[in-house]
Amino acid sequence: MSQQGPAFDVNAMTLTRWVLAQQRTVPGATGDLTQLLNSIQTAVKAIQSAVRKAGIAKLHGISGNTNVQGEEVKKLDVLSNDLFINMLISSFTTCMLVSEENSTVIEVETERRGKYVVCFDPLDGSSNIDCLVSVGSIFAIYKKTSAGEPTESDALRPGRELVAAGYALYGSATMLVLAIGKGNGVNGFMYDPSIGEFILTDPNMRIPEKGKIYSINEGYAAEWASGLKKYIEDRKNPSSGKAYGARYVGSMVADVHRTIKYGGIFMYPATNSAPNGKLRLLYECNPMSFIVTEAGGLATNGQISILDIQPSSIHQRAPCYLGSKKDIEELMSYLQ
Ligand SMILES: O=P(O)(O)OC[C@H]1O[C@](O)(COP(=O)(O)O)[C@@H](O)[C@@H]1O
Ligand SMILES: [Mg+2]
Ligand SMILES: [Mg+2]
Repeated sequence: MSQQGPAFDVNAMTLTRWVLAQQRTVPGATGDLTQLLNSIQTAVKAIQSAVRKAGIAKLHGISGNTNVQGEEVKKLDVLSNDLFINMLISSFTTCMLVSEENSTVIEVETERRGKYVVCFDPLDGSSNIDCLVSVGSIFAIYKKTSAGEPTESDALRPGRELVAAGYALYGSATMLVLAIGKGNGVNGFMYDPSIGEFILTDPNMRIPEKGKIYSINEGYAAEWASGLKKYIEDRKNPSSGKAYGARYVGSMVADVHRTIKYGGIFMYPATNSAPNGKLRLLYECNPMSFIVTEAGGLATNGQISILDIQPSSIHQRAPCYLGSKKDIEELMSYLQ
């Protein structure tokens, strides 16, 4: 019997290899984006490892608390944020960061500056951690185009200007989904813990043109606009055909990933008491809308494409409806 353990296909398309191959197709590319994506990959690997151990850490009373040695143990969202910031700064490719966890922008010191601006949600769906439901990380990458010192306005850009966007889903497996540039599609890489590498498992991901699932927190239905109420009512009681299924994880990354894989529609709408909904434009709505659009779907705030919104503040919120092209078009006919 072989003593070598599980075989590794030497030609497997790892994420590192794939990103490098993409870089080689761009004449004059410096390798900075490759470096930046590698640093995010490292952060994601470290976060997935921490997420997988969180339950056991809790058993021993060491999550977000003090461990058996009496040392402070960071909560997962704090740890994830620290990992993202540290990896991004030490990649020497970024000049400004926007994190859900930091009230102001993070300016990278001059010596370690590069040309990219990264907006991120280091741990999305964090309220789901304690019950072991999927969580994720989301990131959006812009190239600084203005001259001079980086300022907040370098991050206040419409999603259309994104250079790349991606998310990591810490689900029953860990998956990293990436869209680089416009018209280049979306690719998914699954983490193989036995070799510590992401492998291309979902090349050229395409969202079905129409789905059979709607995803929304129906607990707030009383606060919805009448058009949205009617839209959901009609999905449950269609004049012809089968009713839609309802699915809502409550972690945006998981809900959007399912929507891309199976088709359908994900919504975090405006409500009477929250006219801009809940989700954040810069590091939740924009990157997810960029990816869904690159996969052939659509994303809207109910009026215009999410990707056309001109942001005015780094933590601003936007109503968010995204998914299969035909489902979004149908929804729009109810919202007009
Ligand atoms: O509980 P609600 O109101 O349905 O909100 C769920 C939404 O909130 C979020 O958890 C917000 O993300 P954070 O955990 O990063 O704050 C989304 O992932 C999810 O779509
Ligand atoms: Mg979030
Ligand atoms: Mg978060």
